[in-house]
Amino acid sequence: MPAPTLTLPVNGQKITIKDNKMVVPDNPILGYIEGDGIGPDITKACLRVWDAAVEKAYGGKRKIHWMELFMGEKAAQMYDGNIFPDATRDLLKELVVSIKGPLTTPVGGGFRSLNVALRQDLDLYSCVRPVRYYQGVPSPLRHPELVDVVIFRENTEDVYAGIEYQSGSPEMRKVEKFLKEEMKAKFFDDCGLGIKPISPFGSKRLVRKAIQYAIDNHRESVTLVHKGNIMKYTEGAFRNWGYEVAREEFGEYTITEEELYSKFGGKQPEGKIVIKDRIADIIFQLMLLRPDEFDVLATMNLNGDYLSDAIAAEVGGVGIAPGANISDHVAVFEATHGTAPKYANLDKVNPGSLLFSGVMMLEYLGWKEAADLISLAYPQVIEQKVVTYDFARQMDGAVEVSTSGFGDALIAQIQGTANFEELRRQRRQAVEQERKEREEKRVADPQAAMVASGRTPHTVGDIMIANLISIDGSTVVEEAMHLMRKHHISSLIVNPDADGKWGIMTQKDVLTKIIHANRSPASVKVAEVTTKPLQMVPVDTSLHDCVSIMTDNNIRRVVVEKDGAPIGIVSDTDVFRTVEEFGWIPE
Ligand SMILES: NC(=O)C1=CN([C@@H]2O[C@H](COP(=O)(O)OP(=O)(O)OC[C@H]3O[C@@H](n4cnc5c(N)ncnc54)[C@H](OP(=O)(O)O)[C@@H]3O)[C@@H](O)[C@H]2O)C=CC1
Ligand SMILES: O=C(O)CCC(=O)C(=O)O
Ligand SMILES: [Mg+2]
Repeated sequence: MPAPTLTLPVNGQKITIKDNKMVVPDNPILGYIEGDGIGPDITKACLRVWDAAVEKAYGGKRKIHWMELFMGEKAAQMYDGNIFPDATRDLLKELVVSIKGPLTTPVGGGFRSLNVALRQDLDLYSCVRPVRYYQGVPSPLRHPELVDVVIFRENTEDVYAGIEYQSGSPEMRKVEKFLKEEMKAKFFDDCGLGIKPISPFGSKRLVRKAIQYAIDNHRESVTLVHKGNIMKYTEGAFRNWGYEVAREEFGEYTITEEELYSKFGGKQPEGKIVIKDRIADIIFQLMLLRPDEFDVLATMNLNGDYLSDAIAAEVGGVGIAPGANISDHVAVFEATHGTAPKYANLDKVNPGSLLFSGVMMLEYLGWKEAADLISLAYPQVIEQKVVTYDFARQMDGAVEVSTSGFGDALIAQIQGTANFEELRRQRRQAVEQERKEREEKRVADPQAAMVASGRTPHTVGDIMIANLISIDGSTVVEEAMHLMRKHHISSLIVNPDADGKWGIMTQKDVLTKIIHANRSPASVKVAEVTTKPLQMVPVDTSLHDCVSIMTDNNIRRVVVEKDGAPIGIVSDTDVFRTVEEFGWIPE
């Protein structure tokens, strides 16, 4: 069969790149690939929904001009067995933005993954997979609404690079000989061998994209996920390069998690993103038990693949797990799930994953109004319990509909949406409120936050209470006592005197120097009963050294300083509690 001639839709215009920015016309030509298995069913339903949202949002002023491209089984039929024709590859680049259905990959042999080939050929180096909860979707979690993360998965290297040698093959024998004889590596005979390349270039550009996303979207943190304790020079290096990018390229916008506690007492400074890291196995537990601790996750290829399906399961499953493969500009959006072959052509599965991949695509175009229309209409349909089979089997009283039936219900909801701006406002407000509550918890009890985050405290900065209250020495003691009672604290920091010396006035000072001395607190100035100079310890003082200072000076609390100014307080009770909770590792 001769290869088909593909023609661009006549009324559409191509997206262009100018000064390193995408220029999106009101009538862009976007590519779509139906894909294999369930691909055609979900694609048909989603195209109608996206078009309806664009029409409702812009009243005809904007319109997508779709162009079908071919990969996988459909391409093989049209291009004489070629499953990834050059014409498709070229057009995906030329059109800049496209969306695709899933493509089949045989297991244990046969051709290599087309999905991986596409990502590598077009250098779509970041796989972006947001996972958030929509009200009404069935979930195995008690609080699925706490899940709101965006996974940035490196998309071009790691064990997906395809550098693999089959057991017994001549290539494998060559590599085996090199590793055993020259590198003195020890492993069983006849191993299949795979190479895991992780480069500074690949790691850094992925983390750079994740941090930039966090900045642009006002997210709170970026967590580097790695198994660097075991694979030190690949996964451990990914972590180190990640911190390096944050420090060297985004120093103005980022702080580390260590600094969040040691310098800022858990209070996230305005406009700063926290960079942290977690080992890959524990992140699976943490994402189940404390998902609200995480925001943007930067991962290598394999960890991100596993993690994206696992987290999707927390908010309804892979039926609602969108994604995108993005280079600097060229982007191919796609669902996280595969071809689910047993459901092919049954008009049965959930179109949610591809649908929300399209929502991401609309956002990528800058068509936020159309994107929000879908995101806001979706939970309203789910609330009516109108769902596909996968949600229906987890819900009581569900009205099970087909793929296309769900598309119809969503379109009706979009077309009927009247209070759109109010819904957007409510969503923004809810996100802001959650953020505030998290911060209040961190500041009030940094130790609890530490436990929750899976970190172990080592320094006074890690456990200090950061909201110090200070007072002038010229204030009368009576007033100071009211202040202490009001804030439930047993000491006040006394502002520097004429010699620049800070002091502290404690409950014990009041008891011994005022009450025991039979003086009236109303007629004595704070300066008269202040202990000076204030015993301050630097923020990075170890807990061991802190206790030595307390013991040597016979004091029960120390004030923590940074750059000569007090920033927090640590009492012997805080140290006791820390050791009781975390145990003690002798220095
Ligand atoms: N990017 C891509 O194109 C991807 C392609 N693949 C390829 O897809 C093929 C099949 O892979 P497989 O491991 O079975 O994974 P799939 O994701 O295709 O399917 C696994 C199961 O997930 C559920 N599921 C998947 N999609 C939906 C949906 N839209 N709505 C509701 N439920 C859904 C179904 O669960 P249940 O049976 O419980 O109903 C299905 O049986 C393989 O060839 C694989 O390589 C896999 C992942 C990504
Ligand atoms: O390429 C494939 O067949 C599977 C890819 C995959 O699982 C993914 O990208 O999440
Ligand atoms: Mg996968």
